[in-house]
Amino acid sequence: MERQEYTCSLQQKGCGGCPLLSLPYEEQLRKKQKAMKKLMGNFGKVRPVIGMENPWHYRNKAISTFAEGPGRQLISGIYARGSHYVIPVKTCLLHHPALDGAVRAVRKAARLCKYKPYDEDRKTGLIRHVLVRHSLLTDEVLVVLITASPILPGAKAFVKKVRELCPNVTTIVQNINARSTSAVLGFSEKILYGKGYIVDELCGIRFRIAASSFYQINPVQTEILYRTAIEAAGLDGTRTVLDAYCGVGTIGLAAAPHAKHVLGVEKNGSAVRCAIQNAKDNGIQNARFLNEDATKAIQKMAARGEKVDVVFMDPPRAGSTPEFLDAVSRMSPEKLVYISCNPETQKRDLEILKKKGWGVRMIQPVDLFPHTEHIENIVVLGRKQ
Ligand SMILES: C[S@@+](CC[C@H](N)C(=O)[O-])C[C@H]1O[C@@H](n2cnc3c(N)ncnc32)[C@H](O)[C@@H]1O
Repeated sequence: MERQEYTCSLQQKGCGGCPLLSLPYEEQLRKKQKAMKKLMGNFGKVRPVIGMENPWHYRNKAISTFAEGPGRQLISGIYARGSHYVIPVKTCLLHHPALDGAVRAVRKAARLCKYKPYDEDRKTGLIRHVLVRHSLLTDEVLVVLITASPILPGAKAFVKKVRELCPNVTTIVQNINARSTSAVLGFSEKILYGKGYIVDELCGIRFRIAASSFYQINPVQTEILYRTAIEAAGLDGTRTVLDAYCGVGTIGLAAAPHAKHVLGVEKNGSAVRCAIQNAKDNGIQNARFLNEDATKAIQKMAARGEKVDVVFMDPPRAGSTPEFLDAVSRMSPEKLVYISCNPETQKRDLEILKKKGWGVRMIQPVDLFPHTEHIENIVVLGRKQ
């Protein structure tokens, strides 16, 4: 049920996280529908956006940045729009409450350990951000403490305190990011406690989620997204599937029970290792994963004359590449299911595909990001007769 509350004190302090918050949710959906029709209408009918039944506290991931507050006390929160000023955040209307509880525990433990916040301008201090991820399946939380240098004094006491204050934190990872960058995570990490990952479930398949692996932030709507995309692919157990830009294998593994064989391609090595493990954990034997750039991998497949029946592609916000789109067209699958979190770049890629003889069969937006301007979109393409 929708809650009759359209204001947030954080927004008044400069948080830019929910630009649509002042609109009732039904109106947000109408606005997104109109924008999608304007953007995609030339390709065909845009189906009604699939909205969320309860569009609050849907996020399974949060990032909180450390700073010095009044009285030089350690605080954490979100950067105000366009600045390095940190607005303290205690609770957020989008976060699952378990995330706010875990961040609160980390903040308290960090204060007790006398950790200094990293200062972006002066390049002093130790702790930069905390990233937390929650599993709806198990209620477990993964904590990732991002530090500017590898030495974390009193790490054992820190872990003990966080666990004491928030027992559903089942694993704690230290990620080291010494670079001058807006990217949150650095390249090296140490597990301070637990297994280094949590387990969640989507479409009946269990997934390991580690610190750096891509995992959709709205699990309720992601199930709807994947089920809609897989159903639209019309898999009947005899088709071979390519899952390009596969992350930890979510779409491919959810499709595997309906396919003859699945090949996932992903350039992030740790996500591929998770995907392989996810297949094993779920007893899925008809899926394999390749750690390679998607464009290079598909170009090689096309050059070898390999064929697949259905291609799922779910590239990052920048979209795919002309070379990928050319190679996928040469492979001539029956169906191409293009999932995107950035319909603008998706549209650019659809124009290319159209010139290569593809026709749009379905356009289905799914609202994965209530109260924001963002939307996820599924486009199903087939070869023109
Ligand atoms: C939008 S995510 C989709 C992941 C997955 N399909 C899901 O739903 O969880 C995009 C994925 O593409 C990967 N990626 C980015 N550029 C890539 C490239 N050039 N080749 C292969 N994978 C890439 C990212 O690491 C990320 O896992």
